[in-house]
Amino acid sequence: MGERRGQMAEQHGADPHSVAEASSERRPVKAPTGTWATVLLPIDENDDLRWEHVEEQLDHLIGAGVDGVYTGGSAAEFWTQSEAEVDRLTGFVAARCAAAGVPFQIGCAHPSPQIALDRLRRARELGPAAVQVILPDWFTVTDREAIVFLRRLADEAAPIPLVLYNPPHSKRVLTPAEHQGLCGEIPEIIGLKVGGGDDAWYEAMRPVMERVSVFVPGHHLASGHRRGAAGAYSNIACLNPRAAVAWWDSIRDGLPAAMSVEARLNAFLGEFIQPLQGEYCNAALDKLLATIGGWSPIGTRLRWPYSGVPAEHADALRAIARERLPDFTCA
Ligand SMILES: N[C@@H](CC=O)C(=O)O
Repeated sequence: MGERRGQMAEQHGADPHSVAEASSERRPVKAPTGTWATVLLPIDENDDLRWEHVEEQLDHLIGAGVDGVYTGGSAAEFWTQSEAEVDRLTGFVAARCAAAGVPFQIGCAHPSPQIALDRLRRARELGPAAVQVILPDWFTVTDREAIVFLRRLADEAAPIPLVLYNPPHSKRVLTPAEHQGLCGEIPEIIGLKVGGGDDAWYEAMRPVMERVSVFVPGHHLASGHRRGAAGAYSNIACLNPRAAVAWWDSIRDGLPAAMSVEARLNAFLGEFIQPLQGEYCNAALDKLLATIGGWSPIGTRLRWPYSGVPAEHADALRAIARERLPDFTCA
């Protein structure tokens, strides 16, 4: 496995320099950009979905002017959703977004490739801008298996393109060369949703970014966009969708203030949110951000067996955020 992993770029002739030169005009016209917002799962004490709060949340996201809305990310606890819930949620999001003219993507992620394929077949019928998929997540897939998997998904989704979601906690985290190889093999991939990295990572990702939209975490959007990232599936939109949109406008307009907003966001996250990472998963922290932002009654609960941050802790952090991030908190 060690030998087969990491060879995708060489195997498939993806020399970084030749791809960079050849691909500059290949980024698809409809490739996503900007600030995209997840639909979070508001749940009650029995772990049942509060549909009225989903509706309210979606109205708020659409009203905030986000560049797009998506379902089925980690923050949406995709692995906990029953197939009936997936269908009701995605049908609802598709109908509302289509009526409002807001692009939407549907997350078909699931650790089981069979369930993911089934979700993708149903998602296709809803006409999303793209479907988001992860690599199978129990046994690590080889390069060949990743291609076999994505080839089938691309064929079944056609003409809907794919976004590959490869966060740092994936079973297999792809290197820039591996992303390049996969995107070369599966041209239906129009976007990547990844954890980002340092200057060397952005440099290595350059040929990939010329070819597809690379989305990085929301709190790195200003510095990421400077180095070629196209947007974010944004945790900052969890905190406050309207403020995240305004921030993206300033990033896109190249305003120097955008970088100081990023510094303020990261100072707050570094001091108060990231230290919680040992105890809570990222989905819990995204729900915490939404509760701090206070723009919709989503709540901090996560579905069994994961822990959400206690509501009192969110209240305490909201008071701090009002001082440190007044532009990202509601009165
Ligand atoms: N990783 C997140 C991004 C939003 O916070 C997701 O679940 O999509």
